[in-house]
Amino acid sequence: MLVTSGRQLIFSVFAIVVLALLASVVAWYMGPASQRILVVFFVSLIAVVAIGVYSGNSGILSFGHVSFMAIGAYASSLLTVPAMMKAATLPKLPEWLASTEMGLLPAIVIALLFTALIAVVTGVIFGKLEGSAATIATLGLLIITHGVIIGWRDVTRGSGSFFGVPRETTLVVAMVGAVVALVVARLYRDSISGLKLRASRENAIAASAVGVNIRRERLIAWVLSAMLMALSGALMAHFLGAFSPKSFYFTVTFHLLAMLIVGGMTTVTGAIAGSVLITIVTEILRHLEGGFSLGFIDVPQIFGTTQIGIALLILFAMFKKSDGLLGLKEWEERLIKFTHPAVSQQSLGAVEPAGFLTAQGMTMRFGGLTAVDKVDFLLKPGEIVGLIGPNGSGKTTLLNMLSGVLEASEGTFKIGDIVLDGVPSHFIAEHGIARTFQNIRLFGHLSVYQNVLVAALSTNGGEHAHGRTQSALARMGMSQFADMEAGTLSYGDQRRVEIARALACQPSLLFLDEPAAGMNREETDALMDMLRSLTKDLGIGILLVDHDLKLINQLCDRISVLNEGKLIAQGTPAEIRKNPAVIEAYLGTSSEQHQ
Ligand SMILES: Nc1ncnc2c1ncn2[C@@H]1O[C@H](COP(=O)(O)OP(=O)(O)OP(=O)(O)O)[C@@H](O)[C@H]1O
Repeated sequence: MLVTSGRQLIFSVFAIVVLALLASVVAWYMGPASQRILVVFFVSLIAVVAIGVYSGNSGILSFGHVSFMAIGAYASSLLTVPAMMKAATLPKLPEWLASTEMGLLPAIVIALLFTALIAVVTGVIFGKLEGSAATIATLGLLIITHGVIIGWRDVTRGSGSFFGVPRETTLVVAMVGAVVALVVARLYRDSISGLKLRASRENAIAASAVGVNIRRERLIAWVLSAMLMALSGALMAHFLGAFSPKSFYFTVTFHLLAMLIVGGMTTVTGAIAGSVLITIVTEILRHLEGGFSLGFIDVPQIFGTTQIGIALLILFAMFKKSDGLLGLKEWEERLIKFTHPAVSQQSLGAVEPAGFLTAQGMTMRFGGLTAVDKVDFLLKPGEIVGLIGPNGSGKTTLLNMLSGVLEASEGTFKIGDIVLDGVPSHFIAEHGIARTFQNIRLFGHLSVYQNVLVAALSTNGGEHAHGRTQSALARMGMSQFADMEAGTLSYGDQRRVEIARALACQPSLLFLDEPAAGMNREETDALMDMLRSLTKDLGIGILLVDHDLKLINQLCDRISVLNEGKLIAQGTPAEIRKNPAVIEAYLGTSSEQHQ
C-alpha cells in the first residue's frame, strides 16, 4: 500500500520513462561511444538508487552494497557462460553449474533471488547494529565478499578476469533495467514500509515508541536494495563481457556513493541528479587527466584527476548542501500538492478493553547511580495519575522503562495479563501504551500528517490509518498544519503534534512527559481541558509528568512522588499536599504557595 497521492507518483513514473527514452534516443543518434556511456550511466544509476533505497531511507550509510553487485555479476555470469567455455576456464565447477546455460532474463531472476537470500542472512545480523557500527559492518561485508570471491577460485577464477560472459546488455536492456529500478525505488519510498523507515531515520526512539518495528523495516529495505544492486551487477557483467573482483570494490563504491551523496541520498530525484553530474564530471576529467593545453600554458598529466575532482564535489556537497543538491524532497512533491484521502474520522478510543498497567520493583541503574529504586506503580484506564519529583528524581527514567525505551535493571511490569519486561518499545505501543517525550521527538523532515500517519499505520494493524490520523489531528486542533514540515512548527504546536501522534495509536494508556513545557497559561489550560476529555470521552488512562503543579493538582486523580529514585508518597492531590515527606523533599516548607 502506498501513502502518497497517486498524482505525484504518476508524474514521477511518467517523467522517469520520458527522460530514459529521450536520453536513449539522443545517444542512439550520437553513435556507439555515447551509447556506451549511457549504458554505463543507466547501470550505475540502478546501483545508486539501490543504495539510496537502504541508506537514503534508513539514514545508515552503506559501504558494502557493491558486494551484492558482485554477487549478481558472478551469479548471472556463471548461469549464462556457455558450457564449453566453462569446461575450459572453470574445470572444477560442480557438474550442475558447469552444464547450466541460461538466457539473460532467467539468469538475472535466479541471481536476484540468490542475492536476496544472502541479504536476508546478512540483514538479520546487521540489523542488530545502529548508526556508525552498522556502517562499519557494511564495510566488513565488502571486504569479506571480496576475499571470498578471490579465494573461491574454482567458481570465480579468483583474482583473475572472469571472461566469456555473453554481452547482452544493450542500450534498451540497460534502459529498461534503470526504469524498473527507479520506479521500484520511488514506489518503495512512499510505501508504508518506506515511510516507517524514513520516520525511523528522523528519530529511531520515537518511531519505535509509536509502533514501528525498525529492524523489520530495515531488513525489507536491505533486501530490496541488495536485489537492485544484483540487477546492476548482472547488467554490468553482461555489458563488459569480462570483469574481475576489482571491478566491484572500493573504486566503484566511491563513485556510486559520490553520486548519491552529491545528488541527495533520500530521493530518487537526487540519485538521478547526482548520477548525471558525476558522470559528466568524470567524462570531462577523464579527458583532461592526460594533460591539456590552455593555449598559453600546458597543464601536465596529473594522475588521479578524476578521483580528486569527485572528492572535491563530495566536499562541496558536505559543506554547502549536506542533504545533497536536490535536498530531501522529490521534485513532484515540491510541485504537486498532496491531497489527503477523504475518509470518515475514526474514534481514537482503544479497540480492546484496556487493562491496568501494574509495575513492581522497577529499578534502573546507570553504572553506580540508581536513578529509579524499587518503584511500584499502577495506572488504570480512565484516570489521570501525576508523577512529580525534583529534578533528577527519576521520573523520565521510570517513564522510559514503562514504555520500553530503557530496559529495567530489575522489576516487572505488565498491561492486563501481558508481561512487558524486556520487550522492545514498538511491542508496547502495539499493546496500547503511547507516549510523548520531554525533549520533543518529532520526525522533523516529515509533514505533520505523515508524523501522525506513521503511528496510525504501525498500530492496530494499520486499520483506518487515515481516519485515525485525521481524527487525532482534529482533536489536537492541528488539521490546518497537516502539510507543514513538522520541524518548522512552533514549540507548542510541536508538542500538540506529538500528542496527536500518540493518540493516533489508539492507546488505552498515554504517558505525557512535560506536555505543557513551552506553552503559555492559556495554552496550558486548553491542554488541561483536552486531557480531561480524553479520559472522559475515550477512557484513556494518562500518566502525566510535569513540573507545573497547578496543572498536576487540578488534573490528577492520584499523584505519585519520586525523590532520588525512590517512591516517597502516593495519594490524592489533597493528601500529597499535606504529606510531610513530600513537603520536605519537593514542595519546600509550604505547600500552599504551589497550589
Ligand atoms: N542515560 C542515562 N545515563 C546515565 N544517567 C542517566 C541517564 N538518564 C538519566 N540519568 C540520570 O538519572 C537520574 C534521573 O534522571 P531523570 O531524567 O529520570 O530525572 P527526572 O526526574 O525526569 O528529571 P527532570 O525533572 O529534570 O526531567 C539523573 O541523575 C540523571 O542524570
